[in-house]
Order: sequence, then C-alpha cells, then structure tokens
Amino acid sequence: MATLVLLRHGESVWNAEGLFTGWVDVDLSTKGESEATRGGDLLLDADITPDVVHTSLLKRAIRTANIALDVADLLWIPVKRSWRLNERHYGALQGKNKTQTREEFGEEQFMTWRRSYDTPPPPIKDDDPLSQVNDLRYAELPSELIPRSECLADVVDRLLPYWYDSIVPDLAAGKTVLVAAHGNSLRALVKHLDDISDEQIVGLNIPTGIPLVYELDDDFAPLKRGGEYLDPAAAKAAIEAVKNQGGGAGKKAAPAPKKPEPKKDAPKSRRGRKK
Ligand SMILES: O=C(O)[C@@H](CO)OP(=O)(O)O
Repeated sequence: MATLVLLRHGESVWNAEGLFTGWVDVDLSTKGESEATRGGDLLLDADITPDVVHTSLLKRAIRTANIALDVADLLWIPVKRSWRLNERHYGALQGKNKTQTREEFGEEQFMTWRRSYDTPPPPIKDDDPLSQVNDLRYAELPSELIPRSECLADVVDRLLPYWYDSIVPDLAAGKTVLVAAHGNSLRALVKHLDDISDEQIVGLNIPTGIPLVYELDDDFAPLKRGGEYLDPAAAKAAIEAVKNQGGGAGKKAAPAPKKPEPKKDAPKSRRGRKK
C-alpha cells in the first residue's frame, strides 16, 4: 500500500482576477499563501509525512509545496519538478478574463474551451508575449513539444509518462508522495487514478490548497475511489467556486460587452532557448 497526496496550488493572483492562466507563471495571492499554510496544517493534523515532493515548473505550485512543507518542517525532503505536471496550456485564452470570454463567445463555447475533454482553445501564436516558446525553463524541450494550446486529453497524454516513470517508482519504493500541481493537471491524474470516463471528467473540479489523499493498492489503484480531502466541507465549497468561475455552468450568458478587456501583460520570465 502507498499514500499519494495531491495538492492544487493555493489561489493565484490571476485566479483572484478571474483570468485564464495556463502556462503563464503567476504567483500566489495572499489568500493563496494562507491556503498553502492551511494545507500544511492539514497534513500535520492528519499525521501525513511526505517523503518526496513532485511539482510543476510553475511558481504557484512550487511555492505552495514549499509553504505547506515548511509548516510541517519538511522543507528538506527531495523535490522533483517536471513540465509534465504544468497546468493545461490555455492557448490564446491565456491572460483573458473568464467572465468576458463567456460573455463574448457564449456559455457553450466557453464551457467547451474550459472543460470539454478533447477540444483545445485556439492556439497561441509564437510571437505572443504570453507564449512559452522562448521561456528559458523549457529550453531543453524540443520546440514542437512546447504546447501552443491543450485540451485535457493532451494533458493526460503528456502527464502519464511522468506518472509511470517518476511518481510510480517512488510509490513502489514505499514513499509517501506529495504532488503539488494544478487544477487541470490534477484532473488528468484523478481521471487516470479513478478511471473516470471522458464524459464524466467534464464535471470534476479540484479546489485550491486542500490536500486530497489516496491510499493505493499494489497496482497503484485507489482503495477508495475519489480519495479523501483532508477538509471535506471546505473542499465542497471550494469546488463549487471553481466550477462557477466566469459565471458558472448552466447560467445564461449576458450580452456581449462593448469592448473586451485587453490581455494582461505577462509576468516577466527569463527568455531564450539554450543552444
Ligand atoms: O486558468 C487556468 O489555468 C485554470 C486553473 O486556474 O482555470 P480553469 O479552472 O478555468 O480551467
């Protein structure tokens, strides 16, 4: 038996502003930092001691893991990072306001881009300031592997090799594994773990900052489907909040605004690919 803890990063600045984020490297909000601290407290209270942490290459996940592990006095444990745990690349929607996108394109298109399993948003152009093609942290990746947009099916495809090659070996060695990642990369992992259909995964949302614990059998399948949130009541409320971002599913879209809000500037990141 092995223990796997999934932790979505705390609220980010762009979560708070209601913007599509994807691979843009935005930081935690003050509330997000508090959520990460609370995540660490919940781990302590549940007497769960991760032996190793896996994160994405994005600071909101990295900092959430650090804050939570610091609370538990576990900042020293080994850390492994991979772009394969990154958030779903939101293509040309990155930096756009969710409510305005819903109003401009309508509820159906908005939800298709946001939650459909196999329809990616329009691709981002390589010369867009919010593109990641020249971001130093992906310099070792062949350019064609850097996403220009992803649907959840694409995330499942790029995440599973990391699950099998990097996380499963740690679990097999008897380690308690913490994975600090993102709403949609964790949805992809939960889809795999709980064997959720392409249709059902559309309705699954992951709250920020609340550890989700899976006890796994010898085949790395969950003993309890869905795992257990360490604060189930808070998780339930937070899941609803994620679901309703941008106006929420099922609500009629308001008429299109006169002028869509311009895209946000990208937080600065180091540019330039290695030779
Ligand atoms: O903007 C994003 O990158 C994600 C997660 O914050 O949003 P959503 O929940 O709409 O997929």
